Amino acid sequence: MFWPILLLSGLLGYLFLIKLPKRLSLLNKLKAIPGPPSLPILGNAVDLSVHKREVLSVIGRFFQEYGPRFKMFVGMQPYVILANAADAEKILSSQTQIEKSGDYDSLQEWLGLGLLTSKGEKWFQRRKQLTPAFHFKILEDFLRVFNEQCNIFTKVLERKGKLVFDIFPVITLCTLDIICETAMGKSVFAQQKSDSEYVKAIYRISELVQYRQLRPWLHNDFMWRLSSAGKENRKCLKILHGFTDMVIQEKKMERKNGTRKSDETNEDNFVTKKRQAFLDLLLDAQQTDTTLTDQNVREETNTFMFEGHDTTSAAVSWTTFLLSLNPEHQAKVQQELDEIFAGDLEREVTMTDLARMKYLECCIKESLRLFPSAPFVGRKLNMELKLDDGVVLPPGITVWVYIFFLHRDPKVFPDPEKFDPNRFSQEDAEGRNPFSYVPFSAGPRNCIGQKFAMMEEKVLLSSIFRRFRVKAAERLQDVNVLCDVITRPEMGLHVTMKKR
Ligand code: HEM
Repeated sequence: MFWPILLLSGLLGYLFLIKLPKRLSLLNKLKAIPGPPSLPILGNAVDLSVHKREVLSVIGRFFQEYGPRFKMFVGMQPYVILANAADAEKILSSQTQIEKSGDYDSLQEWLGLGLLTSKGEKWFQRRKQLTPAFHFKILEDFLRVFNEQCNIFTKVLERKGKLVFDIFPVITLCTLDIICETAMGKSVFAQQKSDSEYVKAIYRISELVQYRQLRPWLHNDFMWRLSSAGKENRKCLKILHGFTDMVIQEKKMERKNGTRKSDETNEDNFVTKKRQAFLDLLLDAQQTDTTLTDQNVREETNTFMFEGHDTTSAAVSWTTFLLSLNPEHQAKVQQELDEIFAGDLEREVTMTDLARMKYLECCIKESLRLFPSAPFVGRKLNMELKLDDGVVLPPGITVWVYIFFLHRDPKVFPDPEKFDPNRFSQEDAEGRNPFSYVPFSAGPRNCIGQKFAMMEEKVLLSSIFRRFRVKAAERLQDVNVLCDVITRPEMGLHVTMKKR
């Protein structure tokens, strides 16, 4: 009995003598910012302990009641949530406020401190090192992978016949195949055998990350380790890290033995340049930079695996669904594609074709406005931040730029719920504050993969709409949207496809 009492008194002492005064002091500093009333220790946990499909409407209600900047507490941690361009610019363009918030901690077991989660000098050096990996020439090389995987993808779609099906998982398997090839140079054949151990582990770990994020009592490492979800997470990590390590070792061995092929021969016996995966570029960098350890290479490879497939799959799925609900815009996309490909269904997509897909690009942008793959980005303030109207945000608080709501500001996007790709025509977009539309975030920590993503989306979407007329099998108002790690539909997005 002695130990539990001691532990409980220690915990209460910590809460009342250290945490509570700190919370009161921050509350005082945040008094200029409105927000829902909160309880002393639980904060707004009661408001937020709703089913995950309700979280978005709770946050939306707070924005309606308190305006585009409000405060709330998650337990003892103060949050300021923003959905206006001026505040978004202040935080995102800052060269100093670049530390990610605690919300990203649950990704660290998988991604370590890679580009997405790291901070300070480590992040700065790595960003400099990885930026050339997204050079135009390298992306051009990846076009072959996009086309190859799309060929398999369209066969999968053809096999659906007249069936109503959920497009989300089908698209995810394709983007998973693409990212495995481009990040690691390894085929996992996810589209052909979605029951592979690696594919299943990737799916499951994304769910477990969200599961932990929504349960504050599992944020503590000790509690997480004890939980059954934590144990399952460890099993997934073993598979995922084991796979990446194996690929790294294989590649290193090829280099050591001089068996690394720099060229490959295609079916017509032409020698073509072997494409480099991101991993090859990292291993190249390792030869000159001795601080880049195998552990670092693994972190970055896993970061690309995570950031580079779920985000694009959500974007392609939402765009397909929104076009299936809006036949007039779908017809315009198809007209554009017919002009580019002159009705040829087999020809592969080239860089020139991509540049000509202007209307499709407007549709992708409008879909990312309504359903940005990353619903919010979070920062932990490491120093004071003064906003344009003189309000000062103190260090130690968490700030979320809630992209989902920022993109629905009726002053910037009139009739915000309407799908209207013309908002992104050159004339309509001119003069708009660039921070009112940030699906790839903005400033120093923006998405390093945005050009890659746009190319991939265009290749996938053009391969769908060149060949099929897509019809929605459900209404948008019946789709529950979940804003957790990515913006996803709770029960999928159902459509039918008919050959054109
Ligand atoms: C539609 C597709 C995508 C969207 C909407 C998207 C969006 C974003 C956003 C909003 C961020 C900032 C995250 C934050 O601050 O919390 C980000 C960061 C990042 N993204 Fe993307 N992303 C996409 C595709 C990709 C792809 C294809 C890759 C890699 C191949 C990638 C790699 C990264 C990395 C490494 C970061 C961290 C950058 C840093 O902190 O320096 N993303 N992305």
